[in-house]
Amino acid sequence: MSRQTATIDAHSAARVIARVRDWAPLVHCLTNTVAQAFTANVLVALGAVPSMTVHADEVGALVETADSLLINLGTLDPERRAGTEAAVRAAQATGKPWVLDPVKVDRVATRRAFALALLKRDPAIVRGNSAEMAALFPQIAGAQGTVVAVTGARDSLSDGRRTILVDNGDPLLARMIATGCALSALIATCRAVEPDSLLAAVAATATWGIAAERAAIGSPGPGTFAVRLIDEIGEIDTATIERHARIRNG
Ligand SMILES: Nc1ncnc2c1ncn2[C@@H]1O[C@H](COP(=O)(O)OP(=O)(O)O)[C@@H](O)[C@H]1O
Ligand SMILES: Cc1ncsc1CCOP(=O)(O)O
Ligand SMILES: [Mg+2]
Repeated sequence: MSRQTATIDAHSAARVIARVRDWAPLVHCLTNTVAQAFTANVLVALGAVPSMTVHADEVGALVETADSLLINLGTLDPERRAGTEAAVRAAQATGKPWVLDPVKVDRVATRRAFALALLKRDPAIVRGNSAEMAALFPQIAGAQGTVVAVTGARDSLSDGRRTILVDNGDPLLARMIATGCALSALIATCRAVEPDSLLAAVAATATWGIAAERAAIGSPGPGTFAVRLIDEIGEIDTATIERHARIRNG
């Protein structure tokens, strides 16, 4: 069970991002082939140190020396399945927090079964869009200590006791690929420096949404937006987060 702070607001979210910049956490991302490079660039821009290896022979050592782990089920090939087993085993053995992104489990029955089995291994946070999270609902509802983050035009996050709504973002986020994958990696990054899983997830979600709002200004389309989004993540500071985060109790 994660430690819980009293307040989740723009100020506490901004403090989490400040800590990421100060600590430069090591975040291992076992993610899909589509999202890998974009995800790594977003994490570096914020100040984290990503590693992206998927092979089962190496991933355990990387997780053991990392501060947190992301498991993303997009492009779930045999190598990634084996890598996931090794990575989650290493995270559990060394007490490292890990985050699950159940990409497209609503579309592939075998992937859904794999995700349901992973949910029994105590992820700190699971984040997905509404269709993905609905496909996992029976198990998520009973998962003790796992924060559930459902994203879309509005984002809803809960630890079963507290529910938080985040209203930042821009529709351009839905017009390019891997914005959800990168957000899940940012959540893993924030969880590396913040033991309250709900606060970590809220801080990452609000920061991503604010960066998107700023990147969208003057962007002619999703291509320019994608590049500007990385720039905005690189520049975002605590004052900006405190001023622009729209975080409220649900
Ligand atoms: N219509 C929208 N308006 C604003 N933000 C959005 C919209 N749709 C998605 N987002 C944002 O895009 C990011 C990815 O969310 P989502 O599309 O739910 O995930 P995925 O890419 O995994 O399907 C989140 O930060 C979410 O808040
Ligand atoms: C298109 C696609 N296919 C397998 S993984 C992937 C990327 C999904 O990215 P996101 O869920 O962030 O849109
Ligand atoms: Mg996704």
